[in-house]
Amino acid sequence: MGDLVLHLDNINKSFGGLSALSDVNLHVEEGTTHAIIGPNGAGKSTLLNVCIGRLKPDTGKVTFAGEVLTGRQPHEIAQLGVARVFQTPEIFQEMTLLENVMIPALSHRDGAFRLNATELLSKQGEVREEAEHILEDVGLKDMMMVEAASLSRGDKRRLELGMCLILRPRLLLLDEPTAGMARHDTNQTIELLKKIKSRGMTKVIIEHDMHVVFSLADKVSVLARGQIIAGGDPQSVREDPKVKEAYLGGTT
Ligand SMILES: Nc1ncnc2c1ncn2[C@@H]1O[C@H](COP(=O)(O)OP(=O)(O)OP(=O)(O)O)[C@@H](O)[C@H]1O
Repeated sequence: MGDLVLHLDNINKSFGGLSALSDVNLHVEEGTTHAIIGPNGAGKSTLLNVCIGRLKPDTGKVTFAGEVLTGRQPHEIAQLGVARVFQTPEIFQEMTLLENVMIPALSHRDGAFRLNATELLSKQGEVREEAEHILEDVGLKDMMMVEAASLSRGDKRRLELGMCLILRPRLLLLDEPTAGMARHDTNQTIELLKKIKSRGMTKVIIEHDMHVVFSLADKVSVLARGQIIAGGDPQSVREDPKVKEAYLGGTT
């Protein structure tokens, strides 16, 4: 077993009177893919937002690689090697795919350019080469000079993944990376995420599609009504009566 690298300790988060996360404890092993599943409204997105600093928990803390993330700004968390892919891709629509992948590497992770013109030019060649490699990995190299706006939804999500990968994150958080994709696109994305896995990055993935979960996850945690009700390897979680009940008697 590898080292535990991401810790969520006693996380509570309420919205008004609604408890979205209740005493959540979660520990993720370095280099693994950890899936978080659960019925609609279970608190999965809230959990992810707490990890990346978009939401502050009422109590508890998130630690990654020995650094406390709780209380830090999202850009500071990004600087610690944490990247995330959202359900709705955040890309630069009017730029080419190549430019989209180059920008995160040329700018600081808070989005501001801090290089002077000479530095920018000298770095550009090297970044372009890397961006081309990444576009090849995500299956978009043939379209690298195309404007991002013209991509299909699935391709936009792959592009956003490329924009994350160029930052070489140590932890990648994915919010339903295959939502809205056709089966063929889903399978391509699974293959891509498997490839990334072989590079040793730790991944936390929120996913509804069980085909994706069972293809990718080393460990699964199940959230229901803000609480972790089960966890373990995918097979044991699938057979857990509590999990079946949460889905069948879920809030949907
Ligand atoms: N900003 C907010 N303000 C008020 N309530 C919120 C807010 N964000 C989430 N909630 C509520 O918290 C609960 C958990 O929501 P969350 O989006 O984390 O669940 P989820 O498991 O990601 O659901 P889904 O699978 O539908 O995306 C829900 O009842 C939701 O309505």
